Amino acid sequence: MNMALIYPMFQAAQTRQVLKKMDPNPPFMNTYKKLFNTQPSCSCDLVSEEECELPLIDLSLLHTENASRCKREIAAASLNWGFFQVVNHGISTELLDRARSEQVSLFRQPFENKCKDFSADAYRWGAPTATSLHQLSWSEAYHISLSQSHDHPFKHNTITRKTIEELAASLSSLAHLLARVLAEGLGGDAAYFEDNCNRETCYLRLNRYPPCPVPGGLFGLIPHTDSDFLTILCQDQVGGLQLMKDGRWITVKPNPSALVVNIGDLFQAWSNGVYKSVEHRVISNPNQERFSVAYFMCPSYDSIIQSQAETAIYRRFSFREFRQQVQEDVKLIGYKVGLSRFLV
Ligand SMILES: O=C(O)CCC(=O)C(=O)O
Ligand SMILES: [Fe+2]
Repeated sequence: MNMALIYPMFQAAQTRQVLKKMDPNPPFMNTYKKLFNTQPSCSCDLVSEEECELPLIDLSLLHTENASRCKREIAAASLNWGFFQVVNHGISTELLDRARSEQVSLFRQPFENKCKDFSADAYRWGAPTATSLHQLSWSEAYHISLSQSHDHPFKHNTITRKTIEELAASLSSLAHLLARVLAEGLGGDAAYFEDNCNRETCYLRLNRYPPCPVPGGLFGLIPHTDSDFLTILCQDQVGGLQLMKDGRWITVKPNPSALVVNIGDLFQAWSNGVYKSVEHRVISNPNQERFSVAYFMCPSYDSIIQSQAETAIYRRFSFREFRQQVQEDVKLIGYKVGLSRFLV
């Protein structure tokens, strides 16, 4: 006998259960119940006074007589802001749109399906070690190693390896182009990046920031610097990315035709502090979900990061050492200390 025909209440409960099963959102509220009960709202200061447009670099100028000016602008933005945006970057809109729509379907699946890929190397959400609301990131992500030896992380999913590979290949060319320009700007050895970073050593991260119902909001991603040479970010229209400039948080105005580039810790060390790895964060949105894709240009674990300057600020270290130190700090003290651990 169909109980739902007789008992409307039973039907409502069944419907609720089915809806819950189809819910794409991670169970933030339930999992962090204790934190929400003890802290009525986040003490994190989410306010940013200003919205800014990042320095905008037109990369098509690299093929004109204005190439040197364009290169100088890239170096200047990396020194003054640690962030800039690029247009005419050579990555087709068709590819970016396709990747976005596959990313959206991937994340729109029921949470239960995404959990099948749950591991530090694939699907992740929230913050496993959060003991306070300001350590919680209201987001979920697929972290994808581009090494061929890794299993495809989407065993249970719809996004195609083809799209991931195409996107990674295009972003890799762009990252190498930018790294060359930045190395030349310092009079450094541009071949270093060809020798140490290849597509096997880099990562892609697909991010989704679900709408956040917590009054006053939370971090979508807690403040951090990136542990790589440089990051290329493709964000949607929703906005929420903020960066630290002159001691204040500034909101980055989304630009649909631009990709955002930021300097990571390794470039700061390699450039002896000339290019800045700037703290950034994402602020949750109460009503809209947000998507972004980040490409992290990393070297192989054995690569040595060392500045060519006469008086180096940082001691030489391998990427393996850097990562291990970051992981150890996060585990033992709850946050990343980063480059200051490697000062001479
Ligand atoms: O989603 C964003 O805007 C920023 C992502 C980010 O900072 C990261 O993945 O490291
Ligand atoms: Fe980041």
